[in-house]
Amino acid sequence: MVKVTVCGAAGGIGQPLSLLLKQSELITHLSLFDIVNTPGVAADLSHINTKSKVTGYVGTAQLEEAIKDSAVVVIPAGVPRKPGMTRDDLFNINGGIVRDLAIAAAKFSPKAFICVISNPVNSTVPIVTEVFKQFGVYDPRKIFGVTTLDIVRASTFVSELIGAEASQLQVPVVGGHSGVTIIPLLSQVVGTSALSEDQIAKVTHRIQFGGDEVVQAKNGAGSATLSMAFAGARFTLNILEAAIRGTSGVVECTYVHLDADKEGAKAIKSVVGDDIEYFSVPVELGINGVQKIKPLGNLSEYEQKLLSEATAELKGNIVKGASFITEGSKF
Ligand SMILES: NC(=O)c1ccc[n+]([C@@H]2O[C@H](COP(=O)([O-])OP(=O)(O)OC[C@H]3O[C@@H](n4cnc5c(N)ncnc54)[C@H](O)[C@@H]3O)[C@@H](O)[C@H]2O)c1
Ligand SMILES: O=C(O)C[C@H](O)C(=O)O
Repeated sequence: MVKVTVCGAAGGIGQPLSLLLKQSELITHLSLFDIVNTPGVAADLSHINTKSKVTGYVGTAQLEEAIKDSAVVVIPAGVPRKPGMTRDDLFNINGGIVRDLAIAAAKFSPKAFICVISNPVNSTVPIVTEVFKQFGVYDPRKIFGVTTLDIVRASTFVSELIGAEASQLQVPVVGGHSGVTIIPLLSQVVGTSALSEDQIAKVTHRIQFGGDEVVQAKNGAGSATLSMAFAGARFTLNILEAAIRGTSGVVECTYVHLDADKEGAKAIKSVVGDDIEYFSVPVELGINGVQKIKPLGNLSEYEQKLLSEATAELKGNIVKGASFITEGSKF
């Protein structure tokens, strides 16, 4: 049985993400959890003639049944931004939501891969880590911040500039998932050497603040949902591809605790500093999640500057998330 649970499944991301996951032959049970509307979403999706059984659960009383024995728990639950807000402004409300879902996952699905979409990702991932530590079930190879949308955006925006096929263009994006903590490594992309410094700076800024573009265009009706569902499905299916089907060489940039591969992390820390605990890095996925953290590769002078601008904010976000648990509730 391969059960995938989506927490926040009735939401703007949750519904299209569940639709995309329903198309996968790798999933046998799609479990949809939310505090509202999941019976309807589940009934609707269950009529699609693909492999997985679909079940819907609504409200905290049904969370155990929803989440137990999952291979993957995907978390797009929580509140999205409105114009003028930062992702960090969502911390108080989303931090509590992610904490409670992490507690349920630690109790009822301690071996699951946890894919965190809820913002602020830089802080919500440390929240999940600290909850799993308190329950004695922590495995850093299995907890991921989903930063795939940054990579998807980078491929789209850069391909528009250099005339490449967007779906084929791999652009590594490392660091975190908010503004200046998002670091696209454009110097590693074939075809970008023809771009001027100004073009590089402008497209870098567009990738870093791509989320704001959508928030402003939606004008109070939320943030990216459809592109995030696409990115979240790609990431979830890549995890399953490596873990269930045993496909080797699946690489994604994702935000992880660097303890997930201490050996691989040495090369990362030599570039970003010893005191950074979490970073979005190129990860080779395997049957246990993170198999190998790959090096960042060569950084241009401009990318070094972006890195130094990112680290202070990222460290603050990490401490804020971790201490929400370590200095807050004990379970
Ligand atoms: N990682 C990324 O790249 C990325 C991209 C886009 C959005 N996001 C984040 O994803 C989150 C969700 O965005 P959205 O647009 O889908 O929001 P939304 O409001 O449309 O949907 C969120 C859903 O979560 C549900 N929910 C609230 N509390 C819950 C709980 N305790 N348990 C289960 N479900 C709960 C709500 O009922 C709702 O259905 C936001 O925090 C947003 O910032 C992250
Ligand atoms: O911008 C947001 O708040 C949502 C998401 O993190 C995004 O990058 O689109």
